[in-house]
Amino acid sequence: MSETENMIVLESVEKIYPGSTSPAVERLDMTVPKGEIVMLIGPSGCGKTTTLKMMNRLIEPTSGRIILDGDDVTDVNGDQLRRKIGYVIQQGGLFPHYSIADNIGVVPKMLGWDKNRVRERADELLHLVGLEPSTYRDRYPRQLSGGQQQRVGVARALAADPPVMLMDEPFGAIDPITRDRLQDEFLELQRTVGKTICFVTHDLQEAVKLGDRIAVFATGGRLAQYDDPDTVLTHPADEFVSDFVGGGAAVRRLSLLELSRLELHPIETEEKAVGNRNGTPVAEVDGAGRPVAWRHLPDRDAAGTTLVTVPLSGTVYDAVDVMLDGSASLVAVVDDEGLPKGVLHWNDLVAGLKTRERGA
Ligand SMILES: Nc1ncnc2c1ncn2[C@@H]1O[C@H](COP(=O)(O)OP(=O)(O)OP(=O)(O)O)[C@@H](O)[C@H]1O
Repeated sequence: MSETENMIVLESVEKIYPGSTSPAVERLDMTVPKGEIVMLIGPSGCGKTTTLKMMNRLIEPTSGRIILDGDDVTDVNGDQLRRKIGYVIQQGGLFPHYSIADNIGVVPKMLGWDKNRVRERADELLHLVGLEPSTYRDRYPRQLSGGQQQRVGVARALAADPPVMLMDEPFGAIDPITRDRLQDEFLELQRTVGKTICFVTHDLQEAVKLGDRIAVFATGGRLAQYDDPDTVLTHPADEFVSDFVGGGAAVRRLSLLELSRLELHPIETEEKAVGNRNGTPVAEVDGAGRPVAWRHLPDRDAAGTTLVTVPLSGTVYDAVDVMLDGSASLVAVVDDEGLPKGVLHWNDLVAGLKTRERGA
């Protein structure tokens, strides 16, 4: 592997389909850093799939250059290129007459791996995506649920351990509950495999949940904005993105913002708080140091205020949920051991949430 930081670079890539006068994708410049998940989103027909398929040259660009891990792959053999790039479509796009193991083994076989190695790899991957190999390896796709087929699709794309995965609405045809679970599993899997992933979706919530970055395409194949999810929601680049993101963006942002990224207000525990009962809330703690009740609140009756807690690993949305549920106007934020790290007030939501740098 070369030492570039970017896995995929598109340079002025354009696609004009035969017989069409206007581009499906218009002079696109886009860089995908290694190990990141980039979500491609936008209204129907704006060129998301065309862009994705140009990355593995299932669709040939009309002009422009495609750089993969530092190498210009615009003109290399497309079949060979695609062996280095995993590809997942709705419900996995499995071959119906191949067993699950044979579906997963397609690319390894093409690469000339021996039978045993292909079989071992299929079992290893089934295990990785949460399907028991002895139960599933000899089944056929129709004998699996949509969610299971989807997992096999991901396993197949990972078979030859490609550095890049392209995913075209992989969870599109799946019910919302299974979809949510598959998204969580997908993020967990990505923590293990660390691939560079481009992922087409119609669902803004999905883009925000999964993406390190979001590419918002506008009608006519124009890249309207390419930013991290928080920036897309809070600072839409233009009117198109603003309309696309739509109402409710401020609320959606709450489910994005991790409490660990906020400047929280200080909290004291009762032993430490002697003589300091002015501006800082003081909590009574149990034997392990975990807050159990309010002892002193600067601006209200501590005894009449329920102490509710939320983990630091949660989001502002979780904190709001806990406050509403407990009819509390503030929440104690606690770490993995339940020890207090700070306080978030209801008023902070209105006054503006102050964030700090990641890891600071
Ligand atoms: N093979 C083709 N020949 C001609 N035009 C095409 C072809 N494939 C796509 N197009 C056109 O190119 C444009 C972009 O299509 P594309 O499938 O990339 O959009 P998309 O954003 O993925 O859409 P959707 O969200 O509906 O899947 C559309 O106007 C489409 O009609």
